Amino acid sequence: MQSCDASVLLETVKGTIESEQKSVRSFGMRNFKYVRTIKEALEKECPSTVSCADIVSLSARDGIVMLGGPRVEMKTGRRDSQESYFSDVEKVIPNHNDSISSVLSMFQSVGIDAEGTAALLGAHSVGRVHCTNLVDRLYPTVDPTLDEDYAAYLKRRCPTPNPDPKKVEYARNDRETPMILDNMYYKNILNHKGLLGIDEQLASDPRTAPYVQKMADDNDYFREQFSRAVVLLSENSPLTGEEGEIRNDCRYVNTN
Ligand code: HEM
Ligand SMILES: [Ca+2]
Repeated sequence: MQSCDASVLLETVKGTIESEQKSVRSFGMRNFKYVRTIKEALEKECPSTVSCADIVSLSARDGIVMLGGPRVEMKTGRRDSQESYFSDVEKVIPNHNDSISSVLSMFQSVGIDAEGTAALLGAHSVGRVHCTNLVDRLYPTVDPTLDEDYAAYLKRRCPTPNPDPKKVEYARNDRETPMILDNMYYKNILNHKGLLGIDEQLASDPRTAPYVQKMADDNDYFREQFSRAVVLLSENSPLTGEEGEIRNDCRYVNTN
């Protein structure tokens, strides 16, 4: 299966590339302009050497540190795809209302076990979810697994059942420490204050609940497991050696 190869950065080119960014699963991804800034600086310093896939991976590494998460040691040397995999995105990227079973098997297929999957979802300790991804837990009736006060808060954030996906209407993943990548997520979901169905299921499913409890109790254990799983994710079947290419511009495959 294709993986960390920067295919998501490719823009639509009539007849050859249908951008993965146009998939509904890419909803919420933004600020690709920073990849461009980084790539331009690298090309000036050291042309045709650092792949867009390595830029994405190392940006994730540095983003984790900037949010107070662990420092994850990552390899480099990934190369860039020469195609987009638009139709695979919906097959392999979990949807907001997928079941825990399907999410566990998707991660299993790239070598990440239940413990690693539980740790990766701790990323929902930062950031936000747009109302369009939340309303099916609030309307027409409130998901009974949601904490009552929390549901009332979410309804205030998302007052209508049919929000305009383009509107900036959202709720924070973690109201306690919204900008810190910590184990607060696990404390929240144990209190039934997870935003997505998958967050609630992670806390209640017997295959993942023991890890959730342990991560809620022990931030160091969470950080160790999160690091381990991010490495697995970042090393999942990359293009190496002569495979793929080093793109000149992350938005387009090379023309020569
Ligand atoms: C396992 C299944 C997962 C599902 C179904 C899922 C789903 C979602 C959804 C629907 C959003 C909200 C997007 C929006 O409305 O703007 C979101 C946000 C987010 N997810 Fe996940 N996610 C999953 C796993 C992960 C993993 C493994 C990571 C990272 C290791 C991650 C990191 C994030 C972050 C950081 C945000 C906040 C983004 C922002 O603030 O714009 N998620 N996720
Ligand atoms: Ca947090």
